Amino acid sequence: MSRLPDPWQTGLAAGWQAHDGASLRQHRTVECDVVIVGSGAGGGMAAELLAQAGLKVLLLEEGARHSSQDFRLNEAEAYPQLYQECANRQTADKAITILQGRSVGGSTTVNWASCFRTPADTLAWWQQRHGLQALGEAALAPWFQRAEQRLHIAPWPVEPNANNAVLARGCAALGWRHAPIPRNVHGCWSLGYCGTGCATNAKQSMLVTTIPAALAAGAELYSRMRVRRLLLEGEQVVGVQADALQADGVRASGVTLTVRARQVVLSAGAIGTPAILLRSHASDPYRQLGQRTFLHPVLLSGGIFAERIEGYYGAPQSVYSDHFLHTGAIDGSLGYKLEVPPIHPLIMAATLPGNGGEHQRLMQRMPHMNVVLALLRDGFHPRSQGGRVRLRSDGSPQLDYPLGEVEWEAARRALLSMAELQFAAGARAVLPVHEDAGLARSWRQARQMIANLPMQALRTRVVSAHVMGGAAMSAEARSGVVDHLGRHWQLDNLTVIDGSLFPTSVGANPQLSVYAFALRAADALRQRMQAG
Ligand SMILES: Cc1cc2nc3c(=O)[nH]c(=O)nc-3n(C[C@H](O)[C@H](O)[C@H](O)COP(=O)(O)OP(=O)(O)OC[C@H]3O[C@@H](n4cnc5c(N)ncnc54)[C@H](O)[C@@H]3O)c2cc1C
Repeated sequence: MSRLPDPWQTGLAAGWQAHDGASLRQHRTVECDVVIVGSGAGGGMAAELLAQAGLKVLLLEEGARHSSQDFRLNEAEAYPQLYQECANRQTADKAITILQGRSVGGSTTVNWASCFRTPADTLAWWQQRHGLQALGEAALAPWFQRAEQRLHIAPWPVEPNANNAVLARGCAALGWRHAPIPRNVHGCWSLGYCGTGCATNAKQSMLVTTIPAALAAGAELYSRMRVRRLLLEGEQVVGVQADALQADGVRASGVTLTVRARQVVLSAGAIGTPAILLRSHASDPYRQLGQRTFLHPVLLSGGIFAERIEGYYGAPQSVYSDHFLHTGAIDGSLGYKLEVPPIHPLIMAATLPGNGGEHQRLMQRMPHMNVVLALLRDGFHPRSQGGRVRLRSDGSPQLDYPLGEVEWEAARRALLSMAELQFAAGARAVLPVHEDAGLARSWRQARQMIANLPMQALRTRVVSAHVMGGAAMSAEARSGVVDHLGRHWQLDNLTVIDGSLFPTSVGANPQLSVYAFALRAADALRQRMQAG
């Protein structure tokens, strides 16, 4: 156990109202002004703003409450404790592995601290193609500023680790644009284990910022409390019904919590929020719910270097390149953003291709391995429609995301760019993360190999940590689920405040977009409630 101060210990001792669903023994009914479902980027921001406005706020979170004293830089503990489906959530065809958080703080507890405002051309697209006129750059700037100040978002002043330095070196050698990544950290030790929960409380996740502030302002939190459905009286939402979970954090205990509230905020994340609406049989006359769920599908490329890279240490992401992000504007194809991921043994073992001795030899080279990733900018092409959230027979959500020609074409270009970059940065060999790929010893060899790789589901490895859409904002009821302030088009008293709002992918790591849109929507809700 860490000996560093844990703000949760102090807060709980001071009387924060934080209940564990697993210890609830009897059905309970409670009342509040606002119930917020989900405690990630959207829910955390909304909770602080609304609680500090004097409203009685209740925050319900499916995952358990873990804090810095529990975070031991250990993948085997962190994935079951802090991630949806033990970090093994997958699309229906199992072709895309999806990382999403599932604990107090949601995905912000485990994310890698990269922060970008919503790109200007994404906002312009939403204005022009989706009619969302209110979402101009100037109108949103104050909300971004407010989020940046609250979460200490600033350019990272430290030299990149060797993994990020490869990206900077390769871009510089090829004349590709690149820049440092701003991060939401305060006193970061550069341990490199953001994905297992920040042991030093430096990452400004919701776990150590807005949720403590909301509790200090009188909000109440229930963890291990899974919301099953909305309580509806006609088209009025009057609360939610939740199932307390057992100590395993998965199975319902049989005890329920009924919350009656003046307003309900859904912040259960893309996939989670559409699932609650689907389970509630919420009005969806234009069949928009769960549709157009985007992932920034990610392609990966391994580079073997003579020197040690040790991508498990240091700020995981500190350099990016948008050199290929905007190809869509030029030729209609999907663009991609280049970054690197942190490299930890469990996740690498599950991601690298091959098996047996071949896989073992690759893993032995991990200290010398750099990994580059390309995030495809999905949703900006008529044939890039994203995926659809459905319910399994037990009511749990599943995302069906078929990868088509337009994604595969971009995937091949991305694998080529990454291999070219790695060789330009001095790689001895490059391995496109694909079941049929081998180690290429030169850029020429890599180019030939990648040109011939079959671009197919389950052969090309595709992952994602950015889930967006599924309850999209729209200018009119027939083309979305909510308006530009997150208000549900058909149901009264219901606001969506999370990543499921976005009508396309963001085209940049989404957390700062979620924060800014959450502040904007929560503030509008506050004004409506205070006006009576
Ligand atoms: C490993 C990883 C790394 C990432 N790195 C970055 C990064 O560096 N930069 C960046 O910008 N973005 C990053 N992201 C993405 C970013 O964290 C998310 O886009 C953002 O947190 C989404 O906010 P949200 O509010 O939509 O959902 P989340 O933050 O995921 O929160 C949703 C919460 O709702 C809870 N929930 C779901 N269903 C229910 C239910 N039925 N009842 C009660 N609670 C429920 C979930 O358990 C979860 O805690 C990363 C994500 C991951 C997983």
